[in-house]
Amino acid sequence: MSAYLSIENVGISFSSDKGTFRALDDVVLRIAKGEFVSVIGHSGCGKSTLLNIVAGLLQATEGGVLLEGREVDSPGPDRAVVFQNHSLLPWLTVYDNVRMAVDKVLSRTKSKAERHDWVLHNLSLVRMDHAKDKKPGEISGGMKQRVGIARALAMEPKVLLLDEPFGALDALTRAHLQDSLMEIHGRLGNTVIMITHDVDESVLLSDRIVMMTNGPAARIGQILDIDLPRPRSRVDLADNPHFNHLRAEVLRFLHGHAPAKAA
Ligand SMILES: Nc1ncnc2c1ncn2[C@@H]1O[C@H](COP(=O)(O)OP(=O)(O)OP(=O)(O)O)[C@@H](O)[C@H]1O
Repeated sequence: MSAYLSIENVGISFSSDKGTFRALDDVVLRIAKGEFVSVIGHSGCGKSTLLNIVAGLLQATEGGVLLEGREVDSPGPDRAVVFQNHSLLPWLTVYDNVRMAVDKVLSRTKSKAERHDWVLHNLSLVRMDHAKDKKPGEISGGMKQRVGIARALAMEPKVLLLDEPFGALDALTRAHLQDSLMEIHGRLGNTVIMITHDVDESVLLSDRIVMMTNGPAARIGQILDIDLPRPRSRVDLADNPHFNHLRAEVLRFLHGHAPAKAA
């Protein structure tokens, strides 16, 4: 069976006046439909670079990415990206931020009334329908991130690409959004690649954790299967020995690949 999303022997080098920097080398990853994959690794190892190649925002120097057998060579609505720093348009309301994306992607397949309902539905998925008329400047960071996720989900992407989506949030908001994302993934079965620095987050949410070696020329060092049954509860998992074993595996990998200066 061929993979839904294949990252095939991806390497990338950046050229500058100081020379060539080899960021990624021979990255191979095949992801099934509906799978939730996290990518973890030390700062600067190339996680965002990898996500940007899948998003079509960067071109691999070697190898490539296939989605349902078709090569990805530019950004497209089949791959929605949510960045750490929400990218809402400040002059539009919450509703209009989502509506704009929906109009762009779904105007051929949904009527005006259907698009309206669809925006409200997606805002309710992240529990933001009550704030639909607010501007980004009037809501908290966590709420903005929710709207960013609603906007991505509303585009019905084949793949959701999350680049440290909760990185800038306080611990409680973060936990809350992780639970929402887990519930949405459980309900909709999205295919997700999420970059994170948070070991607990990666174990809680993922089907597999991809652990990257340090750059230059970073590669996949190890892939860990997270075979914890779903639905998962953070409270129940807190003293689950298998959860703690998986968590320790990731910590061991990261410790074993500590950047030279920090070791
Ligand atoms: N356009 C570019 N030109 C030159 N070097 C780049 C470019 N983009 C990224 N790099 C380098 O490639 C490496 C990987 O960067 P990347 O942002 O992908 O790392 P990361 O793992 O996402 O880091 P972090 O966890 O800190 O966000 C870094 O050494 C970075 O300096």
